[in-house]
Amino acid sequence: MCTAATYTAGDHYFGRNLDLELSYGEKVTITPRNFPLTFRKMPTLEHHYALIGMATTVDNYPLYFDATNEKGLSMAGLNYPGNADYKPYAEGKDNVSPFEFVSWILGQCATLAEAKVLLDKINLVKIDFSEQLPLSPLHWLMAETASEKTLTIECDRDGLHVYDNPVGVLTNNPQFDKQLFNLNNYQFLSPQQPENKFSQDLELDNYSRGLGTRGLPGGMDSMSRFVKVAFTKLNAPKGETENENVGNFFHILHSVEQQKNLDGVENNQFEFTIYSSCVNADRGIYYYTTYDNNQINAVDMHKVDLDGRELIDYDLVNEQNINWQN
Ligand SMILES: C[C@H](CCC(=O)NCCS(=O)(=O)O)[C@H]1CC[C@H]2[C@@H]3CC[C@@H]4C[C@H](O)CC[C@]4(C)[C@H]3C[C@H](O)[C@]12C
Repeated sequence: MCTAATYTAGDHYFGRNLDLELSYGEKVTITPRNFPLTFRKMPTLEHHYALIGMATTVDNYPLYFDATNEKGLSMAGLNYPGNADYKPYAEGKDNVSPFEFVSWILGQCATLAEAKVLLDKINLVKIDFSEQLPLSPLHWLMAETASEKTLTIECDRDGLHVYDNPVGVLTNNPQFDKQLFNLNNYQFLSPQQPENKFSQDLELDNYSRGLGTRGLPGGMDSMSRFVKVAFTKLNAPKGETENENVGNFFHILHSVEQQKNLDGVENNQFEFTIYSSCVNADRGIYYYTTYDNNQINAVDMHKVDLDGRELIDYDLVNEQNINWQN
């Protein structure tokens, strides 16, 4: 499972938790403007916007889990098993495989409006990267820096759905419209102490702080995480400085962090939050924490030559770095 979110406080921030039981050897990866981005059924993009994000690189091809381009358009792919349904090749459409999707859009679009033009023509074609790396069932969150708007993109059995996402969060199943509908059930949540609407015939006491949040879901499951991260994000403070806002953003994502041993999957394994990312999409800085390293690490795309032709990647810093004070 995974969680992605956006947050605006002066600048625009975008990020995700990657929750899984294994690592794909992912690295923070910069694709400069002149690295040829190839596609199975579409022409190569010889020149394109530069990208920064988390990717596994196989045969010199960056497979992005989440990324942001130099114009601040961002995308994250999240698991969507049982619903994602990719299509056969379709004549007259832009046939893009899901593993190429992030690079295809972010390589060419600066805004959601531009992305929508490409999405109108797209066919998410079922072509595996390789036998070892078949397609995974994903859906996507997309955000821009021109506004606080976000989109959710899901390719179901009945076709492609592009939803306006008024919450700016995404988790996993079920379909996005159902996740959004489910928020109707949580109107009672409040950052303030409750008033007694139970009965006027009864005196009730606010015996603890935080009673307005009683009933906020805390499960690892994707519907619980959707509600929790939406509530946390929509009530998040907005700070004055970059450090404050990056901190605020990680607090939002870490509210739905999966601790080890709580979410069992097959073969006696457990899913956990491998990394959490936070991109300042206006400035092209990719911040991240990992399960084993709570310190915030950062890679700035503008500190490398974005006109280059070769991928540039950074190993994740996974060691806990404790700041000893004596
Ligand atoms: C698994 C992850 C989602 C986290 C999650 O939700 N885990 C729940 C597992 S469970 O459902 O609970 O069991 C997703 C998120 C992004 C994905 C990569 C995207 C690029 C590339 C696309 C290719 O087509 C296949 C290989 C590829 C490297 C992908 C591998 C994997 O699919 C990634 C890491």
